[in-house]
This record gives sequence, structure tokens and C-alpha cells, in this order.
Amino acid sequence: MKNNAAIATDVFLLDNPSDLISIDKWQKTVNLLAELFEAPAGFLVQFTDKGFQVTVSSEQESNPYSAGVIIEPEVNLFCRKVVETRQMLYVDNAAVDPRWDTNPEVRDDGFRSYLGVPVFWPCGTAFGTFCVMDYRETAYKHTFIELIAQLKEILESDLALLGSYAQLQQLAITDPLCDVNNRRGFDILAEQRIKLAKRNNSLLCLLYLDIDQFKVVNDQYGHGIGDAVLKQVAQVLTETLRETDVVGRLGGDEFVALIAVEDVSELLTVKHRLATAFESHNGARELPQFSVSIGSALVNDSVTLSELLDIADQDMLQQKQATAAS
Ligand SMILES: Nc1nc2c(ncn2[C@@H]2O[C@H](COP(=O)(O)OP(=O)(O)OP(=O)(O)O)[C@@H](O)[C@H]2O)c(=O)[nH]1
Repeated sequence: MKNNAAIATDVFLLDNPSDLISIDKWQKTVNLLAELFEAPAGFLVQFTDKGFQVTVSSEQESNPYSAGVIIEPEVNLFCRKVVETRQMLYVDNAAVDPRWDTNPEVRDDGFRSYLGVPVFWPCGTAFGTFCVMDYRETAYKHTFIELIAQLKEILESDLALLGSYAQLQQLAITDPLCDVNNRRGFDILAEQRIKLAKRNNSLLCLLYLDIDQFKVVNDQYGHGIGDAVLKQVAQVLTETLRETDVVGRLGGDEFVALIAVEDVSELLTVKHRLATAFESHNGARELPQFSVSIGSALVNDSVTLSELLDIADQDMLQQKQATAAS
């Protein structure tokens, strides 16, 4: 697990509304676009692997598509061309261009003209298109074509705001040194996962890990090497566990992982796999030797996350004492 997916670019905005986006403002922008172009239909369209969804549609009787309509991704739409090429598309008369014969907007709705520009998420992924369509052939002036590019910047600046906010949210739940969930992030995700597991009757287990004698590593080799050991532990956890397992650093040298298991024997296998991974990393990297004590606790119907953490912590301490005594 890595905390780098900041913004859900693969989810339709209408299914995942945000207070940061004023659909009302976007509606005015799309209405203005259609009005300026004297066009019977203007749209903001979003593309995901589920298809093309009209996010905002100009409010006119002449417009056959309303917000929320989804068209399959493989349909020969003008917007598809814009998303594929990431470039503006101006078709002044689709009736004379056989490439658009199978386009339902031309074939079934009778549209002739299309002008659309790509709209991008701040990360550079195509959000979709901002476009106008007309039932007549058109001859838009160059200044009009510049205008649509200007108007779409209003939409992109809102998407950028969404991106910055998502990034901030991500930062608030990520441990900056180890790039795994911090305590807050872990709590949020673990609570969700536990609720889901109880509903689905699936088995979850909490692992609690603590580096043995970590203070000595810091004292002997310095904090920089200590930090590298902490990063190493996080890396072993994320590489060894499944992507769907929730990994976190609670603070200091304490890490946790909430993992899905089939049964108790799988839990033992996972612990063994982790121990082996720590050992092999010890041999391979130019870092001081270190060991990690691992405690565990199984999720059941009545236990809370904080009780679970206590139980797994106690189990970890017992493991540590047993190792120290041996
Ligand atoms: N390098 C580094 N050290 C840290 C960080 N956070 C906490 N520490 C150190 O982690 C050490 C944790 O020490 P203890 O809690 O005594 O645990 P320990 O030395 O591992 O002893 P046992 O848990 O009993 O095995 C302390 O020396 C902290 O200063 C960090 O971000 N980087």
C-alpha cells in the first residue's frame, strides 16, 4: 500500500460530489458557452472507463442530453476523439465526413457541428470535454475557438482545487517518513475495514510490530540510520502484505497492519513470511542488523479497534520478552 492516490479520477464526479465544486457555477459556464455560440447544446462531459457522462448540460429545450446520461466508452462520439487525442476538435459539418456516420449524435440526433476542448485533471489525466454542438453547419471564428479554451480554464481551476484538497487530505493521514498511514489514517481505514469484515463475516487480524532495541540503533548509528531502518520496516510490510491490507505507523518504532486471512493457520504463515522478509532484508542492505517483535489479535464481533490494538500490543510484548529471555 502506498499513499499516493490523491484524487479519484476514475469515479464520476456526479457520483462523488464535493463541496469544493459549485455545479451551479459550472451550469452557468455551460449555459454561457451555449449562448455565446448560439448553439442548441453545450456540455461538460466526464470520461471514465465506464463511459462518457454528461456532468453539466446547457439548460435548453433543444438539448437532447441531460446531466447524468452515460454513453458507453466504445461509441464513436466526438468527445471520445477529443479524449483520445487530448486535442481540440472542430467538425463544422459532420454530414460530409464519413468518419462520423456511426456517431449516434449525428446519425440519430441530427447534429452537424461539434467544437470541443479537452478538460484535464490537475495530474494531467483527461477529465473529459467541454463542448458545443449544433444541428446546423457552423463556421466559428478563431476568436470563438479561443473563447472556449478560456472558459474551460474556469472548470480546470476548480478541478485543481479539488486536487490540492485531496492532496492535503492525503498528507494529513500519511506518515511522511515511511509513506504509510499515520495513526489517524490507520484508524480511519481500519474502522472501515472492520465494519465491512463483520458484515461479510470475513476474518481479519491485527498485527502489531515493534523493532527490538531500536533505541540502541539510534544511539549507535545515529538518527539517519534509525530513520532508514524505520523506512525499511515499512517497505517490508508493504511489499510482503497484500495491497488491500492496511499498513500504518503508530509512531516511534511501532507499526501495525490489518490483514485479511482465511483462518488462523494463514495468520501463522503471514507472520512467518514477514519474519523471513525482515531477515533477508537484514542480510541484503547496508543497515545494522535488527529484529522485529510481532504480536497479533483476531477481530471478532464485539471487539473495538482500540481493544484490538491493546490485545495485539500485549501479545507483541510477550513475544519480545520471550525473545529477550531466550
Ligand atoms: N530515528 C528515529 N528514531 C525514532 C523516531 N521516532 C522515535 N524514535 C526513537 O525510537 C526509540 C524507541 O525506543 P523504545 O520505545 O525505548 O523502544 P526500543 O529501544 O525499541 O526498546 P524495546 O521496544 O523494548 O525493544 C526511541 O529512542 C526514540 O527516540 C524516528 O522518527 N526516527
